[in-house]
Amino acid sequence: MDDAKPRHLGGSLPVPNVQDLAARRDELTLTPTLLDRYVRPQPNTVDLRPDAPAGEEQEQVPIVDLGRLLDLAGGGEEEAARLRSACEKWGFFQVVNHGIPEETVEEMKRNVMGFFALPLAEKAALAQEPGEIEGNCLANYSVEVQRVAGELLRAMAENLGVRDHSDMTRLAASQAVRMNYYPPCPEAHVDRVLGLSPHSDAVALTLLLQVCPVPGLQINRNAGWVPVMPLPSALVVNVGDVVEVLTNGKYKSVEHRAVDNAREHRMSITAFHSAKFGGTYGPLEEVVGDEEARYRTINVNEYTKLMLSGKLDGKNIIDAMKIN
Ligand SMILES: O=C(O)CCC(=O)C(=O)O
Ligand SMILES: [Fe+2]
Repeated sequence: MDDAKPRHLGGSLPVPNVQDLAARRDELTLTPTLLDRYVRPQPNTVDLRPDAPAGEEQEQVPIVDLGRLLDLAGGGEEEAARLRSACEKWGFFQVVNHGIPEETVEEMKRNVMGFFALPLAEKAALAQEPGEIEGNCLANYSVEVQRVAGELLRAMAENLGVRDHSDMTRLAASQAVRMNYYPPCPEAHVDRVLGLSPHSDAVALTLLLQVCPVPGLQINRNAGWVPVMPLPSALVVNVGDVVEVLTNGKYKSVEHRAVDNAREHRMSITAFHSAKFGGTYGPLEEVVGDEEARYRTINVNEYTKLMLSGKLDGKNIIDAMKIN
């Protein structure tokens, strides 16, 4: 199998550095052309759960305890049911007791905060050397997160009745890590600015660390937006488009977005997991069973091209994968 990364797959478009723009806003003339890219015509929906009966509390994203999930003798089954329900009904959950040493998480947070505090030129110089945030810190963190992704995919395989667990665990074979920085957004604009537009993740499984206690991540649910409250060392996990395809839509890849805060900046670290090049993505026979396959089967290289050629726009990739 040819699992080398093919060339000419595509990449990201260069855009102005938003952190720099925000820092220099007093000296810049914020012309409509400059703002147009960021300010939307409609205010961000603040109605978080339009269908909630009066007085009912906001629903919270489910929490899965990984230690318990892996403990077959003590509570594993109950936790597996929680995981199944989170994947089927939410597409999102927070994973706690994941076994990543606290010091690894805290060091990663410190380094990311330190990185974004650097002057623009120094950041640009560092960013050209992937994996080089303060020695082994990123390497330690990414290995641990990849392990957690693999363990969750194995538990999902078990839940789905997929006998060969590697049909699912191979979806954590490759990993890309991205650091997100959201500067504070002036009060006058904050209702019309999004840190990240609504999108679903085109990869298989995303594990995200909210670096700051400032909320910002919201998920689309029942036609409203539910905030994902930062828990100090939890990882936010979401089912990506690829898992939706493999499970023939049983597990949904849910749209989410990031809103800005008027006073505080916010940072997050996203680890995206996918299969290696060379294989295919398509609904798993054991999951499809007697139903019809609702998604196409495509090789990973073609899929990656599709992913990199689209912009962040709702669920455009998954729509392209659907069989009508
Ligand atoms: O920063 C966040 O909370 C969301 C990040 C995200 O959705 C992404 O990087 O795909
Ligand atoms: Fe995302």
